[in-house]
Amino acid sequence: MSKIIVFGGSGQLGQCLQQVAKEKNITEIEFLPEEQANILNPDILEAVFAEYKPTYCINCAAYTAVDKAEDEVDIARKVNKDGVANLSKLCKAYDTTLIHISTDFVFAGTGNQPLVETDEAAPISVYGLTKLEGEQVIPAYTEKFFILRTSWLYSEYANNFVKTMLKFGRERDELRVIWDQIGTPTYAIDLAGCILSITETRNQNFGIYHYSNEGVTSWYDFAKVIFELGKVDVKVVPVRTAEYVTKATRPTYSVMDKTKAKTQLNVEIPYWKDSLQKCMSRL
Ligand SMILES: NC(=O)C1=CN([C@@H]2O[C@H](COP(=O)(O)OP(=O)(O)OC[C@H]3O[C@@H](n4cnc5c(N)ncnc54)[C@H](OP(=O)(O)O)[C@@H]3O)[C@@H](O)[C@H]2O)C=CC1
Ligand SMILES: Cc1cn([C@H]2C[C@H](O)[C@@H](COP(=O)(O)OP(=O)(O)O[C@H]3O[C@@H](C)C(=O)[C@@H](O)[C@H]3O)O2)c(=O)[nH]c1=O
Repeated sequence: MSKIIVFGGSGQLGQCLQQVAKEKNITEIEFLPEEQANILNPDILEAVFAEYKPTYCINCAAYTAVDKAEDEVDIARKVNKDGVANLSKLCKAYDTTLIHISTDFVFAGTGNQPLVETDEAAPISVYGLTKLEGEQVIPAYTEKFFILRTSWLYSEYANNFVKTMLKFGRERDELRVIWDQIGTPTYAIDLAGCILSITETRNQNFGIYHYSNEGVTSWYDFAKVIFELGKVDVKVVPVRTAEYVTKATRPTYSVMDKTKAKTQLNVEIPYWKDSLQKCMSRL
């Protein structure tokens, strides 16, 4: 049986992986929280790899505070680039396959056609830039890797847009939500299923993949459906990006084409509203 280690094991995706591993009865898997395995500490990482000699290393650890990253470039880069380099070196040394998670925010988002894996990445935020640097450092050290770029992750765990909307929707009379940023939400449970199917099938089609749910929406439409399904009665005002000021700039259009994942990883991808319904029924 494959031995799997998961870094960032207590974050949103880490917790989803715990749930899906349990459902699939995958037991040879270790979830390592930051306190136990900081990816910036090479000595601890070496000890972890020496102990488990893993077949797979799943990296869910990341600096994900998009706005805060604009003021904390050094720490964002350390975690999203240097930490990934540390893991990549050890994956090579222990013949471990690395499954790393990246983001739609590596793209500028100025186009209007679904993005494929070979499209030019040109980040417009510190978070996006440091995540791209993390992607680029992997092949410098190891060949056996999967990089899964995903977008707009949500789940019943940790902090995410769905939970923020439900909280604000219950507390406030009115919310302003951006309607001119277009993308696709992803239920982190679905992504966790995709990741574990790579390990279960021992897929060897290494490389970069796009993985989100199916379909296309805006943050505004996403919010409207969240309130509809959650039966929350709140006024939602559609606003343009220019009217909702944030520290970091986000892509205007970051819909990803998932043809490669569907054909090379053999995964079936649920429609975003179906997955949202599933998540909401569990919240
Ligand atoms: N959330 C989203 O909308 C999206 C996320 N992604 C990517 O998906 C992946 C998973 O994201 P998600 O689970 O949502 O993010 P979370 O922020 O929920 O989880 C990230 C985890 O990484 C941990 N971490 C931070 N620094 C370190 C470190 N130095 N060593 C070890 N662990 C560390 C955090 O711990 P602590 O909380 O204690 O700091 C946290 O538990 C990330 O790579 C992210 O970039 C991609 C697209 C969308
Ligand atoms: C809370 C809120 C957000 N927004 C907008 C701001 C932003 O453009 C969008 C989402 O805001 P959030 O801050 O929740 O999410 P954000 O941190 O921008 O989400 C991103 O996280 C990183 C980690 C990723 O990799 C991306 O794929 C993406 O999911 O919604 C509103 O318009 N109204 C609101 O009340």
